[in-house]
Amino acid sequence: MPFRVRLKVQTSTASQLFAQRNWGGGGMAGGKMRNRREDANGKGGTGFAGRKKGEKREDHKGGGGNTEQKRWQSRAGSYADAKRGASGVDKRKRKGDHDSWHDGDNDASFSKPRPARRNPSTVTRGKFSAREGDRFKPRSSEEDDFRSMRRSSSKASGISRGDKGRSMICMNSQASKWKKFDKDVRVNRRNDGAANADLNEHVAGSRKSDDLSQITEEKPRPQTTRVLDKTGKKLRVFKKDSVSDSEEIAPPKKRKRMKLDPYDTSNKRIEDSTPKQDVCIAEKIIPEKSTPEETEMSINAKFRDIQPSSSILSYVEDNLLGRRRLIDIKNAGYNAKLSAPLDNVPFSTRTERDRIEDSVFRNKLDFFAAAKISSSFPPPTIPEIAFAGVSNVGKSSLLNALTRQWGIVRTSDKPGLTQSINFFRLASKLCLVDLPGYGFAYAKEEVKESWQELVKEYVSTRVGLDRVCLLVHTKRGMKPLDYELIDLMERSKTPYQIVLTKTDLVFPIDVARRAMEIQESLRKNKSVVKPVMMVSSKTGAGIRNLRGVLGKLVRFVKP
Ligand SMILES: Nc1nc2c(ncn2[C@@H]2O[C@H](COP(=O)(O)OP(=O)(O)OP(=O)(O)O)[C@@H](O)[C@H]2O)c(=O)[nH]1
Ligand SMILES: [Mg+2]
Repeated sequence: MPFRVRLKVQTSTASQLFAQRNWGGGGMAGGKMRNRREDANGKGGTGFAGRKKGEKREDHKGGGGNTEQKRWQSRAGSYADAKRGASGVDKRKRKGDHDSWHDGDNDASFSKPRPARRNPSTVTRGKFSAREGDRFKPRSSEEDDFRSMRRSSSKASGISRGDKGRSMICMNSQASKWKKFDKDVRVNRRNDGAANADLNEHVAGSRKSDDLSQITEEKPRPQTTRVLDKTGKKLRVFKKDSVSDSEEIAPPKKRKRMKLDPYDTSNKRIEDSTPKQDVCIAEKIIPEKSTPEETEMSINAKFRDIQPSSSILSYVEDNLLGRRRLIDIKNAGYNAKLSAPLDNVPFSTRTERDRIEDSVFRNKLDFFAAAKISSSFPPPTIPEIAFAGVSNVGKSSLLNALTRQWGIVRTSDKPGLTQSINFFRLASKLCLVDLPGYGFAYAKEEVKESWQELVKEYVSTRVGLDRVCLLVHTKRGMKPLDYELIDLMERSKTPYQIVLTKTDLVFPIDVARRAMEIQESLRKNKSVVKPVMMVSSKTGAGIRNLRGVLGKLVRFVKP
């Protein structure tokens, strides 16, 4: 890309120079010139109006410039040739070009002979007459343009901040561009000595004002390209070339990178958990802000490090908990067409527990009370099992799944649907209580606070509350508000049991890990009922086991 830009600039600049000065052939292509040269073999030059100047220059050179002009012939003199030959040259020299940005005066990097010089199609050494040299005078003057441009840039402020109003950035980048080209020229000229330098000074001096006008006219396109290129990849260039350049160019904005934690199973971006501070603008990144990321990563890494016990692992496998393929469910003998297929018994295994379970949970679920204040609670006549947890964790859905009566309890994917304590009766044997969720919900703050206070009051003061099923999202784990409620229940000695929900959203191993993690974290708690239950209201996995556990409460009900 840089090569293309440069080549284009050179070509267009040279064309414009030719056109402006009415040199013979006007905007004649270099290839054309070269053909003429080769054909005429010294007779040419008729097409160039600037011949007199060329002769004058020849005088300065004193014949020593022949070789140099031949070089120009193979390089700047022939644009078609340059396009064809220099493509190889520049590709091979690209590294050198980059180096040249750092070491402006070091010709060592250009010590290798350029392929263009070795090009057999160019005129051989020693056969180049002074007259031929005249024909290529425009190239030499163009070279001088480059030189004068470079001097202009090195003198810098006078021009870049001059009356013409050119910005220094553009000027310098343009000048640097020419500098590259000029450097190539100087490689060829290295051995030609002071005579060439004098000549160049002379010609450049005579055309300096023209060059400046050229610069102004040529400004827009190449300069913009160069600046963009440099900001993207070559920022180092500015360090040495000019301080003011780097000052004026805005620092490159880094792209916002999406960082994935390799240990995270939730497919969640690390940035999601942190506020907008993480936008990766270089100077905005400060150590403090990377801390939450690291914490997040370490949490996930810790989670991956959990080794579930073999009993939990086998429980997860036996109950087909976790994300399962439909074919696995079918192969296990379940009818995948039914809702909550894993809640169906694939073959007849009626045990005593099953019978108790049926007698309670297969009854009709009846809604009989709703309370928004504690005084509205119905009198505790039958054992109660309450379902608590953060909003949207699946409390209402679990009630439906347990009773296999879809639609009795309203559910929604929008957190905050249940806003009152709802009481349901199962055949006058058991009362199931659907509690409002806590945490984020689509409701006014004061409303949320009021129902959360109500939940706290219910779990800590309700008489006849046999168990609180504290539902925890398997993917997200326990939240601080969960621990708050646990503390409260510990203090009030309310028995509670953890139920992992939505297990179908994570891999079986992660279901086991989550269960293990929670079991470990609550090891010292006294009111917790073991084990941690795992369910999916969607697939029905673990629902029968939960029925069995909760059904035990019914057994001890006195008639
Ligand atoms: N994949 C999956 N989605 C579930 C499961 N259980 C519930 N959901 C979905 O989760 C969403 C919330 O379910 P709800 O039962 O309304 O949750 P809630 O805890 O009662 O919510 P609030 O009443 O707002 O506190 C619904 O869209 C359900 O379809 C489950 O086991 N697996
Ligand atoms: Mg609900």
